[in-house]
Amino acid sequence: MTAALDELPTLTVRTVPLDEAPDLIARLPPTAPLAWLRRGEGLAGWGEAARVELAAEDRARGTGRFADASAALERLMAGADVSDEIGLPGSGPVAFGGFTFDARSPGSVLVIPRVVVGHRGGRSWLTTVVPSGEGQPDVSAPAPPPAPVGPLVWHAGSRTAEEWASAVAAAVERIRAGELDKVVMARDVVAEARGGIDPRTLLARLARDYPDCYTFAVDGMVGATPELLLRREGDEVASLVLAGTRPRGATPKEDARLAEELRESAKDREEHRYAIDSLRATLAPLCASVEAPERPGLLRLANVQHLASPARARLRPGASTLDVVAAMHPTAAVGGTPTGAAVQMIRDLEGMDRGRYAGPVGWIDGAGNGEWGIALRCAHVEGSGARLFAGCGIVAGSDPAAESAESDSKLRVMREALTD
Ligand SMILES: C=C(O[C@@H]1C=C(C(=O)O)C=C[C@H]1O)C(=O)O
Repeated sequence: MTAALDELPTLTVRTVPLDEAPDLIARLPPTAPLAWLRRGEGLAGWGEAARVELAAEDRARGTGRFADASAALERLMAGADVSDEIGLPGSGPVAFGGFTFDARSPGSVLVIPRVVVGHRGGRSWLTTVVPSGEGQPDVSAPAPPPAPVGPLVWHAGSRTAEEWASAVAAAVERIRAGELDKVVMARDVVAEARGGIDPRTLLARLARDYPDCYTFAVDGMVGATPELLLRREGDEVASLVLAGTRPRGATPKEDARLAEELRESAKDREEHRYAIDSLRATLAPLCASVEAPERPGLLRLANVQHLASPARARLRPGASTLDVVAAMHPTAAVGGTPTGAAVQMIRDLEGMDRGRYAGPVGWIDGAGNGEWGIALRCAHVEGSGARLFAGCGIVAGSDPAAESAESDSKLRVMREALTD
C-alpha cells in the first residue's frame, strides 16, 4: 500500500436523490472516468477522494493485495461521516477497484471518487465525498461531449499472432504430457491514436453493442466483460461462470449450428466443468450453500457465444466481499486447472505481464455490497495508446489455429469500440 493506513483521509459522504434518471456516461468527464454500467443502470464516478495503490507480492498466487485492500477500505469506511438518503447497494461511499491477474504484478488499485452518480431500479442519486479540510466538488459543470478516436495504427503486442499460436501449441503438448488439465493463454495487441483516446467514447460504444455485459472503466482499464465474478447484496452472492466459446454465425442457421456444436462439444463441456468445479471448491468454505445448474446454458453476445452457468450462494457470517473475490481469483476461466500450475505456465509461455487484464474489476460500498467482474474484453487505455487483451482456455484437444481465431473474435470487442 503506498498510502499507510494512518495516512488515509477522513471522508464526509453525502448521498441525495436525483429527480431525473441520469445519462451516466454523459455525466462523466474525459479524464480518468470511473464506471460500472449495464442496461442504463450502474455507477459513474470521477475525481479521487482517496486512492490506495496495493503492493505486488512475492508469491505468484497471494491474497495480500486483497487483504490490504480490505484493511484500507475498513479504515476509510469506519472513519467516514456518512449521510445516505437512498440506502441501496452503491449509494453512500463507494470504492472502484482493479486487481492484477498475477499477485506478483504491480498495479492493483482502489479509488474512492469525489463524485458518484448512480441509477438502479428506477431510483437515481448523487454522492459527494469530501476529504477532511477540502471543499465540496463542483457537480454542476457540464462535461464536454465524448470525442471520436480518430485514425489508429495497430501494432503487434508482446508476441506476434504466429508466436502466440506456437505458445498455445507448447501449452497443448504440456497438457497432453499430463502437467495440468487446462490453461488460459492470452495475447495482446496495441493501438496508437493520433491524439488522446477519450474513454467515454469507448464506454458509449461498448454499452450500446454489449448490453448484456458489464461496461467498466477503472483507472485506465476500459472494457465490457460478460463474466460476473461476484455480485454481493446482503448475504446473497451470485456469479456467472463462462467457459466454452464459439463465434456468432453469419446467418441464423449457421448461428444455431454453432450453438449446437458448442452445447455438444466434449472439449468445451470439459473446459466448462473445470470452471464450475473450481467455483464450488472455492466458495464452499465461505458460503453456506452453492447452487449451480446441472447443464450450462448459452450466453449470446454480438461477437461470440459462451457456455454459461449462473450460480448462487449464501455468504457465511464474517466472510467479507474481498475475501470471496480473493478466494475465487483466478478462476479456471482465466487461469486454468490446477490453478498453481496454470499460473506458472502462463508466466512461462505468455511472454507478457497481464497487468489488470483477467483480474477482478468492480466496486464495493460501505456495507460490503458490490459487483466484481473479471476484466475481459478490455484494454488498458493511456493517453493516445490502448493495449487490448484476449485469452482462450486451452485443453488437451485444443487446436492453435482455432484458438487464434477465437482470440480474434474476443479482441473484436475493443477493436470495434476504438473504431470511429
Ligand atoms: C479469457 C477470456 O475469456 C474467457 C475464456 C473463455 C473460453 O476460453 O471459452 C470464455 C469466456 C471467458 O471466461 C477473454 O475474453 O480474454
